[in-house]
Amino acid sequence: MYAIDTRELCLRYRGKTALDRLTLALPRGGIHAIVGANGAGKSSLFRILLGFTAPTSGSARVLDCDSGALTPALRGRIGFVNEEHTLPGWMRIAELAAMQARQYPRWNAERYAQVLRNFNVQPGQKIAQLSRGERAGVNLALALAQSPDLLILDEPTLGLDVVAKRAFLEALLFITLEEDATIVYCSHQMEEIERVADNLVILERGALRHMSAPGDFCERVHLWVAEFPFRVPDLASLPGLLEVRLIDGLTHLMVFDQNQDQDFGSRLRLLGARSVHQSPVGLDRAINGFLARGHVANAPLPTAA
Ligand SMILES: Nc1ncnc2c1ncn2[C@@H]1O[C@H](COP(=O)(O)OP(=O)(O)OP(=O)(O)O)[C@@H](O)[C@H]1O
Repeated sequence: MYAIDTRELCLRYRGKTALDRLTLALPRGGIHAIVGANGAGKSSLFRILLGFTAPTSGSARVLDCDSGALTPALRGRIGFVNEEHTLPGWMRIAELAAMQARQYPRWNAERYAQVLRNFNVQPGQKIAQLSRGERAGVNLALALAQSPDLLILDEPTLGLDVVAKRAFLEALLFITLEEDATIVYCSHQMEEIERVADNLVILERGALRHMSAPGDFCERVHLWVAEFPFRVPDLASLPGLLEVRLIDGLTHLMVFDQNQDQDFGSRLRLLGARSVHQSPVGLDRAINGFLARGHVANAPLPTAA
């Protein structure tokens, strides 16, 4: 059984395509990171999965149920945290917990307290008195204590400072959830993705561009540094090219799937490079390079299924 299973999912808003035949199957368990440039369709996907929006066509199943037919019981098994962290300001933290405990049959009070220990908050404090980072922490504690089968975190650390971000991630990483609980984590912060993700999903213009373990993705992206003694030739037609930068007279080329042998280096030499060398790329640079490629007008995306 999949936590999330979409087939040919389309969402169009008055002529604008947010999701374009998205087929995405996320197995149960682990942390799946969804990344994509602004407008890639991440929030649209979550709106459909949570049953807030109906797809234009195609299907979306969540925990083996059509997302348009989620019962209150199933909804209770899905946790959702986004960047807004809206909570009733007049309520005290302890009152909020008591209210949630009545609503969620699998409420885990011990876990709620454990997550809150990462944040400097007192049970008697009113929500309105909390900082943004503390509210994010309370929101995370509420979602985790609900013992969700599926927890969707949509940019949960947006607008938080470094300290609050770290507290949030550590609270998430050090908590033990039920076996098979699935977390979907969406963020533009690549260093967060690097820390949390078991599985990396890249969306581009509403479609799936890549899915693999983050390390496997990284191994397919390489940086070639070439020295062209005369003019830098036209490099646009090189296979798998993601990004070209000129730094201190050297040409840095980030490429996808050109690491197997020295073919790419030979091509660079044929184009006039005096020296070439290759080095690995960190996950954040690799993802950013991959996403930037998709934004070159009309450029074909590298195939990376
Ligand atoms: N209510 C709406 N009406 C019209 N177009 C919309 C609406 N909501 C989203 N869109 C469009 O759908 C596309 C996908 O938007 P979505 O918010 O899902 O992207 P996203 O990946 O979550 O972006 P971000 O990273 O910026 O939050 C965008 O092109 C956006 O302009």
